[in-house]
Amino acid sequence: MTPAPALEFSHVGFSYGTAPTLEDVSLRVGAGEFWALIGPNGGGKSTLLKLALGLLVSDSGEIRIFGKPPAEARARVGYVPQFATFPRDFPLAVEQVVLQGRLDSRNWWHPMRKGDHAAIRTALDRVGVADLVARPIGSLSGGQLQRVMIARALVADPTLLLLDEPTAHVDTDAETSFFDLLAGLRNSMAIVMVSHDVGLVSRHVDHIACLKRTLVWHGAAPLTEGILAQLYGASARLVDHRLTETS
Ligand SMILES: Nc1ncnc2c1ncn2[C@@H]1O[C@H](COP(=O)(O)OP(=O)(O)OP(=O)(O)O)[C@@H](O)[C@H]1O
Repeated sequence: MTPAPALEFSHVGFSYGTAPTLEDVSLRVGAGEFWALIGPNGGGKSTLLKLALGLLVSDSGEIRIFGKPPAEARARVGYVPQFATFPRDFPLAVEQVVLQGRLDSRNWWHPMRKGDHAAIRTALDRVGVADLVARPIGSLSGGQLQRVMIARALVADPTLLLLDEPTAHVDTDAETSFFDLLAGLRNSMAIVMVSHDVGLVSRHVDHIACLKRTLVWHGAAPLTEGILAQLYGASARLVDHRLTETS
């Protein structure tokens, strides 16, 4: 029997109010595939991830994660949110932040249980920052924090990893090692990553989906400038590895 896709949207529609945010979105992400989800601000990328996580419920169409509705598949999905930041004096250590990925119904301040320490250590090891385990979360650099947030998503052993703009606040070197990290993970899970850096993701992912309320295009990377113009308007072009607007 063919295995169920990691993520499948079939003719999905969603609206926060009266105007549609997503319309007739159909997408199929196979197990072990690495996808980037790109599109203009407000195009619906974060909304699509929230639907996949079961945090929002679609108005029409069907969403399946490994063949199940999102609410039933939650344990198989790891999520790295957009813009994770902590004040310098935030009173949690890295270990406690990663623990949140295992809590589900347990609250933030629940004491560690058997197996938690080992699982946290393994997740931090996978992303190369095991030495940070006892550090206050607010003392980390942007790149270190990004890895810790991925460890938090990995600690429950997901088979689908969703990331919302994970490279927004890191420098070019950190971006490169970040993609090396994801390349190492993709043997064991499907990855869908929201990004605004079209050139960068084009070089690293194997599929791209372009979202602007509906799916304007999806297919194998890299993207052509014609598709970019359709997505962002005629003024969009690729320069170096960044998408820029020309005036
Ligand atoms: N909770 C909400 N209530 C009402 N409208 C919302 C809500 N969240 C998002 N929207 C609207 O839905 C649309 C899609 O937003 P979404 O955050 O999914 O876009 P995005 O593609 O992730 O944008 P960006 O690239 O700017 O992060 C936008 O018009 C946004 O203002």
